[in-house]
Amino acid sequence: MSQPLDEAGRATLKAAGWETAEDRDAVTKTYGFANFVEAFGFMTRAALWAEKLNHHPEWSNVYKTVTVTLTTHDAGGLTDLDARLASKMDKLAES
Ligand SMILES: C[C@H](O)[C@H](O)[C@H]1CNC2=NC(N)=NC(=O)C2=N1
Repeated sequence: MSQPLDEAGRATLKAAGWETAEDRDAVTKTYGFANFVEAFGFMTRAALWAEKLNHHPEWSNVYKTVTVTLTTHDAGGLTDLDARLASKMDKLAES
């Protein structure tokens, strides 16, 4: 069961470069990669983690960028699951 994300969790996301959506309780980040293969490789690895967490991103890919929005649809807003997936994605994008 997911828990609503507390202020500390929200601050951590902000510090990591995740921006708050204007129209709903969600966060967004655009990752830049060296090329399309790197971008798609990131998406492939992130997709496996999303399945493992049973928590899935809203995302799009244009050439070498990937834009990700995270929110918990079942909860109608940000939860600890979004924080976990965000942290995992940030690590995957670095490696
Ligand atoms: C039944 C299943 O657990 C739910 O539909 C999961 C799947 N992945 C999900 N992903 C996201 N981002 N939000 C959800 O509420 C959600 N719910």
